[in-house]
Amino acid sequence: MRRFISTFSLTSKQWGLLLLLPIFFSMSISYVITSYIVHGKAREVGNFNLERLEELLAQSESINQFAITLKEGDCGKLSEYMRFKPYYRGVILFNEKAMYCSSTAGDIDLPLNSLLPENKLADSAHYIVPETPARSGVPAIISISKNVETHRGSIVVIEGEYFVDAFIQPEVFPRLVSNVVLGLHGATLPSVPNFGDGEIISVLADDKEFVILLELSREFFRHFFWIYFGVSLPICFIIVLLSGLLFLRKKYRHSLADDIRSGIENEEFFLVYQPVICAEDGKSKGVEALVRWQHPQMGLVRPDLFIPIAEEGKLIVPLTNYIFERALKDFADMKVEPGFRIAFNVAPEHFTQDDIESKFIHLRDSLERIGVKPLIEITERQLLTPDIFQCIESLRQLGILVAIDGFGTGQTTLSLLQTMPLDYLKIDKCFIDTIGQDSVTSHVLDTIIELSHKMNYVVVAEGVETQEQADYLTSRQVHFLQGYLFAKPMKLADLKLWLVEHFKH
Ligand SMILES: Nc1nc2c(ncn2[C@@H]2O[C@H](COP(=O)(O)O[C@H]3[C@@H](O)[C@H](n4cnc5c(=O)[nH]c(N)nc54)O[C@@H]3COP(=O)(O)O)[C@@H](O)[C@H]2O)c(=O)[nH]1
Repeated sequence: MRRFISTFSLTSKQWGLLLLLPIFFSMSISYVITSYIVHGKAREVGNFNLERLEELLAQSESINQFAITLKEGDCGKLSEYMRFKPYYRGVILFNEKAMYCSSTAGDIDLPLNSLLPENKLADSAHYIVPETPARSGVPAIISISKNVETHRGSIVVIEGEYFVDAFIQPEVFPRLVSNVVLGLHGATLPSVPNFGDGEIISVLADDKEFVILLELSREFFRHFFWIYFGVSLPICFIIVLLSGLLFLRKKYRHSLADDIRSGIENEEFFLVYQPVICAEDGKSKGVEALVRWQHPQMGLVRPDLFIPIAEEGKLIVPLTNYIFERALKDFADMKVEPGFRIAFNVAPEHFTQDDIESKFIHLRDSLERIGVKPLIEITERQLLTPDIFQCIESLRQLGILVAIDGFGTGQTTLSLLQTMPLDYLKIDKCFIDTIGQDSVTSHVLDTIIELSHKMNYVVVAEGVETQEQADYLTSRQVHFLQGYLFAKPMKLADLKLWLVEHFKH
């Protein structure tokens, strides 16, 4: 993870954006989800209550059916009939002259326009009226039925306020709806709606007659908004952070690839050399060339950071060619023991160049002039294909030594090793680290060494840090040792001094 994070550095603005974006997304998502849920719930409540109203109106129809059949002197029967009908304020009977019977007041004599303009009594319809003769100032829903032949009719009065007050809402806290208004033909119930500043949604009955207006409670919205915000924030935070980091990492890798390209042109790369020691006599028989990058802004950049980017960005070939040239320059005036070897790390991709043979002949001949033999360490991060095997074989025929580097960590299997044309096998540090431990991997080390001997490979152990490791490897006839126990990778000037010192003994 540290390595991942260290592959880019963010400005405080970018970090700020990475932290603010999840909050913004989470708030937007929570707002949309809460709105969706609150609206859905409010519609559910509205529809449910419209259905209740429809039922009341359907019952009104049957009350009207009963009432319309009563004779003018049967007012008492009407009171009896309406006794156990709780949602209804009462029923009024009328003829062409007046309203003459009320289920609550008995015989009455009220003008026909006591509830509505007279002509409206001609319709069989529903209305909201601001008051009734029985309860002045208290609105009601009325349902009219009239026999056009006899001119007699009945009006069922439904308790309007009771209906709205008993408006059923889900058992939630806080309440979903802070205000409810029933509307019909321009009249409302209550007569003067008392809406606050909450959002109002309308739910229309299926027959488009009644409409219910619901004012959503702000508390309910806030309550669920903060719940969704609490849940979505960590998720948004993780998603935005990861995608932001991946985006920036990609951008960074792109710009780093550009920097590698210009770094090669500006000769920002240089080599350090780590001696390789012969296990038998303790003498240095060569060095491994390891690239370093002095980036103009970032300072010294580690190869395990930029090599994979160079490999991804198809820059490893020009970089390796640059390294060869750089080593030739470094060693041009060096005096070394005959047969001294310089090992280079070469990615399999390098062998895809058209003029690969002439490039290696040039390297071989230039080094041979100063008594040095090149050794190519093939890094096995990528799969070694049969084509690459072919190239390895051609290299060996040119007299160039070939090693497989970091054996056991990449894609090369033990069985593949049996068919591979090789001179050296370099055992990875992770196997050397197991020396002295009774682990499964420590047995793998012995197997690799045994197999290498059988295949007549020269065995090199890398990452040797302790005398115990060196002794163990020497006892197992490992030919060459490389590691901090002997020397760390060093700049050319230090190597020159080290070699002088080393060969004195
Ligand atoms: N294609 C190329 N790859 C290259 C080149 N130069 C380096 N590399 C690859 O980068 C990786 C890291 O390399 P580096 O940081 O240089 O580390 C090397 C040694 O310093 C380190 N080492 C050697 N001895 C010890 C030790 O005793 N302890 C310890 N902790 N580290 C040690 O090991 C690295 C050598 O690795 P290898 O090449 O596998 O022998 C690394 O994968 C390099 O291959 C390049 O020019 N081209």
